[in-house]
Amino acid sequence: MAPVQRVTLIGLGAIGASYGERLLAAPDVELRVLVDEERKRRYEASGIRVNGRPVPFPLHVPADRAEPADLVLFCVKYDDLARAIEMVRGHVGPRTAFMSLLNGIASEDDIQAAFPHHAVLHAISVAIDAVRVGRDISYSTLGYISFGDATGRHQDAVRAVGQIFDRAGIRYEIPEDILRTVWWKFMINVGVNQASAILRAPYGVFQQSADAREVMRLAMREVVAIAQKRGIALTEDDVVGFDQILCAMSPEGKTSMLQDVEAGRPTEVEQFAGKVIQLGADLGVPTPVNQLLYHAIHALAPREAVSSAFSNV
Ligand SMILES: NC(=O)C1=CN([C@@H]2O[C@H](COP(=O)(O)OP(=O)(O)OC[C@H]3O[C@@H](n4cnc5c(N)ncnc54)[C@H](OP(=O)(O)O)[C@@H]3O)[C@@H](O)[C@H]2O)C=CC1
Ligand SMILES: CC(C)(CO)C(=O)C(=O)O
Repeated sequence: MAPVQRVTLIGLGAIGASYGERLLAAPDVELRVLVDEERKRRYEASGIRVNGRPVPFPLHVPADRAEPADLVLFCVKYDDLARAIEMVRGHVGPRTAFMSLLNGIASEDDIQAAFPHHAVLHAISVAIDAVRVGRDISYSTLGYISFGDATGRHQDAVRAVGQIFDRAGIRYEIPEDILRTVWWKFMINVGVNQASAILRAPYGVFQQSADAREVMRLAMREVVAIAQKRGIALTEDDVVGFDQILCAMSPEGKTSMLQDVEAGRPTEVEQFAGKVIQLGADLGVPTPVNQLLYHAIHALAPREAVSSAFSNV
């Protein structure tokens, strides 16, 4: 794959704007942020700030003519992925590679199904503490992106993306077994995102309270049991080892799921507890902790949604 120059990013939220700002400032990178007409109007009216500074993100709508992207970077929430995939088709050429920074274990398969002949790299972002309030995004650490090619056929794309991250000053690692890494992150999200949502707890609470950490770990252990059944080598050491990352997070920082709950937005619970329950049922692994979290988090949905669901019973 030739050097990555044209990057199309879709999803200018906590994650997308934080990494997008770096890509925009990088030498020899042409960043295009793809939005629909409604978002374009809204973003132009409000502006977008990262750590308090206005950032002039170049906004493109699908109707604009665009040269094919070398890399498409998805940064939306899972519920918006199908629409984002359709919107991005006009930016895809024969050599476009894809990367998704979504949490969960499903987005790469969805992208690959939509673009079966393209390189779809697996990726996770680790230890970033980005928070979004409206169009204000702030972070104290960008952490790092762990990415790789699960097929063994796209090492050239891995190298090209590494080079663009070098130019943008985005820290990254390329682990030997990216699928294990993706499952490790899934384990973390199932634990800390969901526990933080029901406890309404920023990272500081988990740093101080062994009880909060235990709520998180009980949920993580169900992922470990499922992963082991699928031949993915997660262990109790991974559960306990997360403490080291947790300790380095800003005490006021919040998981993306807690941010969603506080902002009254839909959560990604179907991608976390929902997925664990489904996989547990398929593989004969009990998942009582995630069943409880699933219902508790759904009960946190905006009140109108809960009462209308109740009136439909
Ligand atoms: N926040 C965090 O610290 C972390 C988040 N993640 C994961 O990253 C993913 C994104 O999370 P996060 O950044 O927090 O989410 P946000 O809600 O902050 O950002 C997602 C953005 O996508 C935009 N969007 C949705 N649909 C479209 C569309 N069709 N076209 C263009 N833009 C669209 C939304 O726009 P609008 O606001 O205008 O509706 C929103 O701003 C999730 O899977 C999350 O789990 C991973 C690691 C850490
Ligand atoms: C790991 C964590 C909790 C922060 O990077 C995350 O992925 C999220 O907030 O969704």
